Amino acid sequence: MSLSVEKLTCVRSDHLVFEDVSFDVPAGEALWIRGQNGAGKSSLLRICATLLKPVQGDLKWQGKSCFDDPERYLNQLLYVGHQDALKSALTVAENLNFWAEYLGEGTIDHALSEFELGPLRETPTGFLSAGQKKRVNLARLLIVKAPLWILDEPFSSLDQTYVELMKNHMDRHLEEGGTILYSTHQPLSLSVSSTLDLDAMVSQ
Ligand SMILES: Nc1ncnc2c1ncn2[C@@H]1O[C@H](COP(=O)(O)OP(=O)(O)OP(=O)(O)O)[C@@H](O)[C@H]1O
Repeated sequence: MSLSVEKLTCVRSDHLVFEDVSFDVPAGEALWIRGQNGAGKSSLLRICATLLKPVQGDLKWQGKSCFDDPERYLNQLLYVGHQDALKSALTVAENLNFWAEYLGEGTIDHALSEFELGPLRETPTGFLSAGQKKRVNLARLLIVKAPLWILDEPFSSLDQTYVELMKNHMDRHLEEGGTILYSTHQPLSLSVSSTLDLDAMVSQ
């Protein structure tokens, strides 16, 4: 369950964001993508989720190009970005049930309980605070059970208790053989994590 990135180059609106970025993330390991504002962390994560095309380079899952068979690859990942994947008029339970039926397995009860969302289960997500919305978005990870987690600032809006809780879920995912790519401005240590510093690859 390994992800390999080979010589990726990203251009946005004629601006070279980074070039020749390569890395491997084996099963059971995480890669922390760090860098200053505008370094290209979100762009790199969006490329890895096939939401953005690189101008050059390849992305391989289990040794095969993700661009050759995108459907196979997309079944293996869940991307949690800055924007909510929630319908604001639907309740927390209705939103999570959608994900359970669309891509998940089993019920939503475990995810609700792990992210302490039980008391909010019948609340429309439009009424939630930023941190509560974030917890609903992250709870999808426990419902979909994809081996590859792509997380753009998973700790933003969370208070320290939930930062710890999320970190524990990430560590557990790695122990179970999962793979994680994540960005954060908050220094923290996962059990098995290496670092890619995009500042070294930014075009000034
Ligand atoms: N939709 C877009 N169209 C054009 N340029 C964009 C777009 N989104 C981002 N960019 C540019 O691409 C560069 C990298 O942006 P990106 O969001 O990937 O950085 P980042 O490292 O995630 O930043 P931050 O830490 O602020 O979240 C920036 O110069 C930004 O202005």
